[in-house]
Amino acid sequence: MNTVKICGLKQEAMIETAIDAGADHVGFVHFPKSPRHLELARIEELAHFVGKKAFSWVVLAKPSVELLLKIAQDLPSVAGIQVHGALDADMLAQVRAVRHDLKIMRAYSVSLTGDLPTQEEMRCYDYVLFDAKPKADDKLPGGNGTRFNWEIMQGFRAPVPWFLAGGLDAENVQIAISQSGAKMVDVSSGVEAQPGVKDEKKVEAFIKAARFE
Ligand SMILES: O=C(O)c1ccccc1NCC(=O)[C@H](O)[C@H](O)COP(=O)(O)O
Repeated sequence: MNTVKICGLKQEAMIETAIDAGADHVGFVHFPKSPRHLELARIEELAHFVGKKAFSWVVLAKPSVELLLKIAQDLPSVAGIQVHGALDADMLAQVRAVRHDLKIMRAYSVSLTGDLPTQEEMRCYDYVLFDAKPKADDKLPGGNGTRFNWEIMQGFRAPVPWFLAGGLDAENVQIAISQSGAKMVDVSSGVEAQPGVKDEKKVEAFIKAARFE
């Protein structure tokens, strides 16, 4: 069964819909310019609500070390941090020293094979995720509903689990899986009625389509 992550959730009812439909991972965005932004206290509340039923991620862009450490210290229900943008080894070591079990997922923006990281680089993280490069007028570093050429992932091997993301929806996710070879997929925009507002039927349809093998 493929693994599914639903990103940008904001309310308990929609989290329940996603988990009941089979979502394995859920993501909560902390990025003030995003229509999916949540304060950290609310993210802890939602991650606590999720409990062991799914894997809860906080999604950040270019975070400071202070923000990473605050999450590691104050959000015990969160299982991982997904970071869009570079992270240096020292930052990672500081976070892991505070909470060794907190998983770190690095999100890469890609369009060509040459954008894919080396095996050595990926080994620094617990998970990696591949999303499309934002367009010049996009206001967000991720979650823009833009897809990339999934064929660049053909034959790709990673030393850690990897998610395919970017512009996925219930209609295209099976094609994306077969063209990329992904076993783990992530969606946000493709299950929304409008930016920041998830649609129950789209969430259920996506999970059903993505899990089908
Ligand atoms: O969703 C946001 O608003 C966001 C803001 C800042 C950094 C990352 C953000 N989202 C990442 C994701 O939602 C997903 O991991 C993924 O890239 C899905 O994107 P899409 O299905 O194309 O919306």
